[in-house]
This record gives sequence, C-alpha cells and structure tokens, in this order.
Amino acid sequence: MGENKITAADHISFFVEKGEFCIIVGPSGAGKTTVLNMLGGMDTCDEGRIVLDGNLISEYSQKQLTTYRRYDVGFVFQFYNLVQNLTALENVELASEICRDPLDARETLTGVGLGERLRNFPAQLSGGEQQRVAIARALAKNPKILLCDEPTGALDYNTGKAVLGLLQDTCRNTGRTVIVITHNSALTGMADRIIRIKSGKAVSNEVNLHPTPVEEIEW
Ligand SMILES: Nc1ncnc2c1ncn2[C@@H]1O[C@H](COP(=O)(O)OP(=O)(O)OP(=O)(O)O)[C@@H](O)[C@H]1O
Repeated sequence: MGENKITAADHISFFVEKGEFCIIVGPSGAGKTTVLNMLGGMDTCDEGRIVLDGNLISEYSQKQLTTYRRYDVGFVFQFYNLVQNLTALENVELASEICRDPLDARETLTGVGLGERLRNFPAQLSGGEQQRVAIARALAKNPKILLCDEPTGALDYNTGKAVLGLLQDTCRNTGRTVIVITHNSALTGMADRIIRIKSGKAVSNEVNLHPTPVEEIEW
C-alpha cells in the first residue's frame, strides 16, 4: 500500500488432512481470508509453497489457477454471492455446467433442504436459505475441497448453527475436505483440526479426536 508494506500472511505454515473438517480461527485482521484466498487460487503468495492433493498450486500460471478454481475448489462466502436474477436452481446450474463431473443441481439443492424452493430467486429466500443455495452451488461442482469464509457471519444464531451442521454433515457424508474460517473460538469444538492464526502467523495446529456436534455447542 504505497510506502507501507502489509504482510498479511507471514511465513504461515500448516497442513490439513484429506477429509477433515478444519476450522481456521483468529481475530479480525489476523490473515484468515488472505490464507483462504491463496488456498483457493484467488490470491497468490510471493514466497512459499501451497500444495493441494500433491499439486504445487503456488507455482500455477493464471490459466492453471482458473482451471484449479473451476474444478477443484468450492467457495462459500459470508454474503452468499448469488446471482440475483437467476433462480436457486439456475445459480447452482451456473456452477455445475462448467465442471467436468458435476453433481445433479436439483438433487444437490434437495440435499441441502431446498427441494421446494428451486424456482425462487435469492431475494425471495431468507439469509440461511441463500447460504444453503451457495453451499449447494459449491458442492455441485464436486470439488476436492470446500473453502468457507465466515459462512455464518451474516446469519442469526440458530440459522448459523444449521448451516454449520450442514457443512459438518457434508464433510462426514462425502469425505470432502472442508475448511471454515471464523473469529468465533467457541466453534472450534466441532472441528477435526483447529488452526489458530494470529498476526499473520499460524500459532497452533491441533487435532480434535472427539469433535462435538454443532447442536451441542453454545456461544
Ligand atoms: N488487498 C489488500 N490490501 C492491503 N491490505 C490488505 C489487503 N488484504 C488484506 N489486507 C490486510 O492484511 C491483513 C489480514 O487481512 P485478512 O482479511 O486476511 O484478515 P482476516 O483474519 O480475514 O480478518 P477479518 O476476520 O476481519 O476478515 C489485515 O491487516 C488487512 O488489512
């Protein structure tokens, strides 16, 4: 930023095993989103290595990153990022149609509990329902990894819990690796792995052998 150099991720180092439900936790400004965006190929690092499923994505060209984002990564954002003039079904199809081995859009929406709302536009859905569409959109791509940046940040307590439960179930039922970013340390109890980030550094990487179902977590 002009004269100032901001180091958003500073020699940050961690690993996640395939199929884990991982929570990256840290205070605002710690560097969580930067790390997630680099993992998802939306941002690049100027040093270091990022490896996913044996592939060195930190060396990828812009073209390779586009392919990587398209086929390998599913994103879930805090504010859903749905296309407003497309229905729930069309939003999911938009993603699945550009993928190699997509899941059926209708079935995926049914799987997240929205089988009755396929023809609704985002403005006709609640925040929690819109986030479910966004999760279905990410899942329908059949990605290797699901990256979720504060997925419950815009939702009320119970709706947030339901969305987290859906993400946890997705991980358990499909064996997909799920990484969730949050500033809420109460949520760490539901994860298989917890990575704590502070001032751009990973300060710990713990395994939780007995994750708690989200319904039993209070905050
Ligand atoms: N494009 C950018 N230009 C300048 N500074 C940036 C940029 N992106 C991030 N930063 C800075 O890098 C640091 C880490 O930001 P980041 O968004 O990754 O943190 P975070 O942990 O996700 O925070 P929050 O929970 O508030 O979203 C912050 O100090 C932020 O201001």
